[in-house]
Amino acid sequence: MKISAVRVTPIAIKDPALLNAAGVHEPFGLRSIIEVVGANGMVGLGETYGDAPVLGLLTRAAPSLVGLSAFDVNGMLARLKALAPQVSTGHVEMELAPGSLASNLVTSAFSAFEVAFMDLQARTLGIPLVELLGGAVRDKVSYSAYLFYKWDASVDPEYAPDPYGEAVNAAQIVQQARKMIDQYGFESIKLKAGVFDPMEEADAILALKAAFPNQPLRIDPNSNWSMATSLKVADKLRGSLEYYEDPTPTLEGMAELHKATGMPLASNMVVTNWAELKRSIELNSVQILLSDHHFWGGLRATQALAQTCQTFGLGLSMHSNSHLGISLMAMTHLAASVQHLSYACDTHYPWQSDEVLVGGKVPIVDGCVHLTNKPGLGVELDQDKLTELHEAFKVCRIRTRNDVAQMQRYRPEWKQVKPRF
Ligand SMILES: O=C([O-])C(=O)C[C@H](O)[C@@H](O)C(=O)[O-]
Ligand SMILES: [Mg+2]
Repeated sequence: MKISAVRVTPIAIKDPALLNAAGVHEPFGLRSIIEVVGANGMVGLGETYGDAPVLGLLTRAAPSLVGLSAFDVNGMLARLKALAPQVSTGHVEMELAPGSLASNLVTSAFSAFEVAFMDLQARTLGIPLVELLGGAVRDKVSYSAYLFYKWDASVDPEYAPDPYGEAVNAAQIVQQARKMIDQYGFESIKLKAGVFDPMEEADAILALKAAFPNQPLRIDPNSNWSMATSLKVADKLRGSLEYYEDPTPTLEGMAELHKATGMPLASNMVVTNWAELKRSIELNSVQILLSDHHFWGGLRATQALAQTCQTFGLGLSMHSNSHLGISLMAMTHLAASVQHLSYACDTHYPWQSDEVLVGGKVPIVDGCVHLTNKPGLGVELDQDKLTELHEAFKVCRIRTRNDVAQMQRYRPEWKQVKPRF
């Protein structure tokens, strides 16, 4: 079944003033929406980063994929590899997390097209995408409440008002958790840290523990803490965390911290590719890998990653960046197919008020996204919404995510320092 057209549409989605180690989220996040049209008239969907380097390759690649079989993902990879040198050396300085860079443009582009190809394959066969991944081992996937320190939208008219308001202290973080859990039923909680004094952030975890004694907790300062600070926080939070995510930079630093504390360390920053995974296993740096199909090479590569984690006795969970429902459903089909998934996955989805899907946002019930029997990813693109969000992209000043520059608008002296505390 041949591909007759491939469309890549960049969109800008509203994002609140969420704080992190680098600075603050810009008022818009960028995503690329991919439509792969089959000769049978069916359309496979994909979603990934909309930052200039990825968008550049996706846009150049799109016409070259026409005529391929929708089942020929190896052919698709070959065509991407052939194109990459025209765009750059194939490498890209694109921030995945504050201070963590995606290093392979082709892998990111492949990941996005693979989802759309597989969505089209599954729609053509009339089966849910998860069946192409070996079938579902669970019918729903758990996500965690992803809490952020944040400013209220009133900080700058560029931000759209959001229902959560300000969160700059422990009491407001607990309030944010309560609101998010009341609405979505999340059963575990992650706090994005690396923003304020680390001891205050540790106190916020203790406040969450008191308020939600049955919910497992995680803290993630995006490698913004020195070894000494990471050790101090570990002492304070011993027994309160299900895992300690990216406290300190480098594979060597994480290995030293694990050796000193025995605490399970998770990462989406020091292990972002296979070479880093190999080194992490040698050093015992990371005990829980936070996978992400957007930069690990797609759905099947992430299944292979899960198998590798199982083989080497590593836990597995899932990382996210700001995203919409196509990505959420790709994450859900993937996670549903992986036996070795030990934790609730991360998602930024509650922070996003925009959506490109018919019927609006994908429901999260009791902290879970449910699979359905619908073919493919089980969601349809709303063309009017796509046009609207593409118009927002056209007038948006942002072309590549830069949380540091956004913070400098409010604090001109701000610099990215690693680690800051
Ligand atoms: O777990 C993580 O490191 C992330 O979710 C990375 C993101 O970039 C997050 O820090 C953010 O959106 O500010
Ligand atoms: Mg992280």
